[in-house]
Amino acid sequence: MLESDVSYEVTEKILDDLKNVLVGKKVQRSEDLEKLVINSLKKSIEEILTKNQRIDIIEEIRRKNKKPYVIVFFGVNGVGKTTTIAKVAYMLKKNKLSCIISASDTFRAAAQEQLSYHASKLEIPLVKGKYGGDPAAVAFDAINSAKSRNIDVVLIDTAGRMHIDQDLVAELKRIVKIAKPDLRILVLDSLAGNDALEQAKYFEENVGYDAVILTKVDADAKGGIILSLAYELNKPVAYLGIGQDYDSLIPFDAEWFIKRLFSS
Ligand SMILES: Nc1nc2c(ncn2[C@@H]2O[C@H](COP(=O)(O)OP(=O)(O)OP(=O)(O)O)[C@@H](O)[C@H]2O)c(=O)[nH]1
Repeated sequence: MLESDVSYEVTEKILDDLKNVLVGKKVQRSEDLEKLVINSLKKSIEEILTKNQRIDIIEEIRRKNKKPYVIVFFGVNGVGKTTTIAKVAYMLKKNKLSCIISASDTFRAAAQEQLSYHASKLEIPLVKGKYGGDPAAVAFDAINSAKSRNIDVVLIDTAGRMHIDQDLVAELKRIVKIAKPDLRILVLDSLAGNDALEQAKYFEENVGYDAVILTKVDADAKGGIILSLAYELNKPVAYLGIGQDYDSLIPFDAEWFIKRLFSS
């Protein structure tokens, strides 16, 4: 488990559960013991994963019925925020919800170009900011534009923050204060291992978020971070990024995850 990036705390909890199941049990054959152990492990993991409510973005938008519904995405550099926003925009479009993207990453010039590329490919409007400009002002403009054009959802991209960068974190807080998002999504890279858990703790203490999207799960990571997020931070993983295409964003599914965790 530790090799699959499951944190020490979670591993300990799962082993405690296992001890409780095994103590005092008489088992006839070794296969029975193996089955007992695996079933106990699976049950503990399932309990951890189902503790938090699932978040389905489409359902949330329809349930809240507020126009525009505002979603802000943040995370450290290179975790896949921009790509994830394009995937979410695609998912919204497929579900007949219109959206506009706010390119509030005014820190990295290429980020605006990257979003322009996706926005034109997906035929979605984009509000750009000047390089070095005020990212909160860009978000504000995008929200106003959505209001005047009757657009359902605003997706706000933000500059990648090294979580130790206080200036960028203060700027992110300002974006959140001004945009008043309905949903705050932290994007984490599954390849970052336990570093991702540190990022998750830092963003929770400094900004706060409602759900996580975990990217690059198609690379070899087992995604043990999902358990740590659920157990230590009470945060649901809403979606997994499993590739670079627009349709490679899948809702998180506990059963799928357990199968993957036990697949080697
Ligand atoms: N294999 C794989 N690659 C991904 C996934 N999501 C994103 N990527 C890749 O990860 C790299 C970084 O993605 P970006 O979307 O640019 O990341 P970002 O967080 O916006 O980066 P910054 O703006 O620099 O903070 C790109 O090469 C993406 O194609 C995924 O789910 N699977």
